[in-house]
Amino acid sequence: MLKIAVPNKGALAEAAAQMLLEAGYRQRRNAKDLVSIDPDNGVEFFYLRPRDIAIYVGEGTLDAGITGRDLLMDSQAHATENISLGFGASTFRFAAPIGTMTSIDDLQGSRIATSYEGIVGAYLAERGISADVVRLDGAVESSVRLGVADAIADVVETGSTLRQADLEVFGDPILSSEGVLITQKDAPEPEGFAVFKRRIDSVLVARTYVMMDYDIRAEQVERAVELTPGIESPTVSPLHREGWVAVRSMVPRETSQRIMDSLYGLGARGILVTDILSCRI
Ligand SMILES: Nc1ncnc2c1ncn2[C@@H]1O[C@H](COP(=O)(O)OP(=O)(O)OP(=O)(O)O)[C@@H](O)[C@H]1O
Ligand SMILES: O=P(O)(O)OC[C@H]1O[C@H](OP(=O)(O)OP(=O)(O)O)[C@H](O)[C@@H]1O
Ligand SMILES: [Mg+2]
Repeated sequence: MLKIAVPNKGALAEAAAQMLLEAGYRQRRNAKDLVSIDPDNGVEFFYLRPRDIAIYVGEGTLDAGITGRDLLMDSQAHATENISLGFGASTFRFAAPIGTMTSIDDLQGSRIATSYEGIVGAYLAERGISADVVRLDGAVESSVRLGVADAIADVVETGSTLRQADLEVFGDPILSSEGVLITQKDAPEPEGFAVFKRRIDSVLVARTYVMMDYDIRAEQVERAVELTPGIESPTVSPLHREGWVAVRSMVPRETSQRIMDSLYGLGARGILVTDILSCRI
């Protein structure tokens, strides 16, 4: 049975479970469950701390897992990113009290608090900056005010925690993170993983695209399908009304309203957009 690690709590847990549900997998009923088995699909899910997931996958005790790119990098585990999952986006940045630091050179000789020692250590070493890295478990933003650090390196999503602590970011972002599906590095693909990956890919496509249907005069169809080329090729069918055709095509959700405006301008009518529940491309 394919063994998959899923975040048990934290910022990635809910979105990961939702994605697995949409991919047709049974998920745990109780937030305290450690394991759940989906015998019909041949998958066993292990609910683990997201920080630990890369370790299990890197060791090969679990076949694949969902975690954050930052946590994967920090772990230095023998695991690799397979697909970006489009949720749990964040940046990882240095921050210091407002007006005190403007570039990473200001970190020379300072104390930097973080929960991500691996990332920060590697980043500083690459740039020849020597600083004391103070490892904290969380609420890192309070460390400067409380006197154990001069700067921090932490996950920033909205920036509201930094503002609360009178800190500001400086320097380039250390990295951009999001939820990722990981597998063991340099290892053969686990049995059954291809189907699992295809299902996750399908959820991403179903979320990114919508189905668009419209009617248009035959002489305008070439211009219309330039706006809606689809993934393979749009379906064009004859209509009972002479001189008109019906077109069906997948379009990116994000630009669908603009595409509808342009199609309407070309004379298309009966333009309908529907969600894609599931797919295999
Ligand atoms: N607002 C956020 N706060 C923390 N982590 C976030 C946020 N948005 C996305 N993430 C991502 O979630 C992962 C961290 O999850 P994790 O469960 O370890 O921390 P958490 O959500 O802070 O939970 P906890 O504080 O309970 O440990 C990282 O990959 C991080 O980039
Ligand atoms: O930019 P923001 O939207 O404010 O989000 C980022 C903050 O949220 C997380 O903390 P969390 O609430 O998980 O607490 P923790 O530090 O104890 O993990 C993270 O560690 C940052 O502190
Ligand atoms: Mg946290």
